[in-house]
Amino acid sequence: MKFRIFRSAEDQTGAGPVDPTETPRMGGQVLPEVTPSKARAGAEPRLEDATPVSNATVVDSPPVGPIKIAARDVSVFYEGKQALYDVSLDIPDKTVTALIGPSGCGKSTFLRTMNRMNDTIAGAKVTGRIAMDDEDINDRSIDPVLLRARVGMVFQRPNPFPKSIYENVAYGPKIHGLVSSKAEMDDVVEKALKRAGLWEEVADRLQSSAMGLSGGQQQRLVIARAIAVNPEVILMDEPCSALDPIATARIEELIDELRERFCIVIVTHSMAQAARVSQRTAFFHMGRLVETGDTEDIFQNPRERRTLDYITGRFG
Ligand SMILES: Nc1ncnc2c1ncn2[C@@H]1O[C@H](COP(=O)(O)OP(=O)(O)OP(=O)(O)O)[C@@H](O)[C@H]1O
Repeated sequence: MKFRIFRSAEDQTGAGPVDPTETPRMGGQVLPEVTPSKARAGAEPRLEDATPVSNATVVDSPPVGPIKIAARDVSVFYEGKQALYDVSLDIPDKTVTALIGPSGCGKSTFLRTMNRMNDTIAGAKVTGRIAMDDEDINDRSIDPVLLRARVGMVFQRPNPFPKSIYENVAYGPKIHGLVSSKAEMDDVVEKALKRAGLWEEVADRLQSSAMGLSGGQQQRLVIARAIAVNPEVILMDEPCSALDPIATARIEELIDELRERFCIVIVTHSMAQAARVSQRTAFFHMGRLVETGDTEDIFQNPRERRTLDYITGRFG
């Protein structure tokens, strides 16, 4: 029996659009139908076939190409309660890595370790090592404000400043002293809006309030704001969950374009979205990284039983 990942119960409630006629894509390519194991293609999936999960640190199926972020034995505690356990994960550059897993498994917590956003949560403690280009981001010499410009973040709900469209994009380059003239700023704003696929829609109203844009436009504006400071990494925490299917499709196209220039890590509840936009996938469960690998492999041939259960909608 064959089944498709985007039929999972996850997608009935998740952020991604569920279209029964939709064909899953990955990086513009059509994904074949999902089978629980290549070896068992055409046979009934048997959960007993999947390997049981050990509690050992997982760094498997290493990515090809340069690693942008290397996490080693990362644990996170909130008020002493452990939320993330010894996560080790290599995140390649110029690639979209999807973090998937059931609610509360630690996806957002792990995402926040990569730009030290957990530092802003009272009572949160991070242990282990996270290196970006071999540099420990938790080292005392690293300024978290500068780090967050290098590692931008896009949240679930679009959060533009209550200022003009122009000012939203110009804000970062201004506070980081990246431009020296008005003409240069105009150029930075235009380029960022173009890269975020928003320029055509707002070119004639740059001085209008960002709050007047639609939800999807606001999310692209927030992406433009992140891009304007020349980040190396863009973290996205369920960026489409507040958007309708058309706006979601637009953001997914944008993510596919942006990966040529940036390292992108996206948290998503939608299996279809993970399959469409990512090349690498990491599956988390109860604070642990269970399995990681190429997206196609994770969805077609998961090695761990819990991964299989999750991507086939047996739990979520
Ligand atoms: N600011 C916080 N203070 C205390 N506990 C937190 C905080 N943020 C997260 N947690 C706890 O850490 C665990 C992991 O939460 P996290 O939000 O990272 O999971 P998630 O997989 O992103 O969930 P969801 O998919 O529902 O967003 C949960 O038990 C959650 O309650």
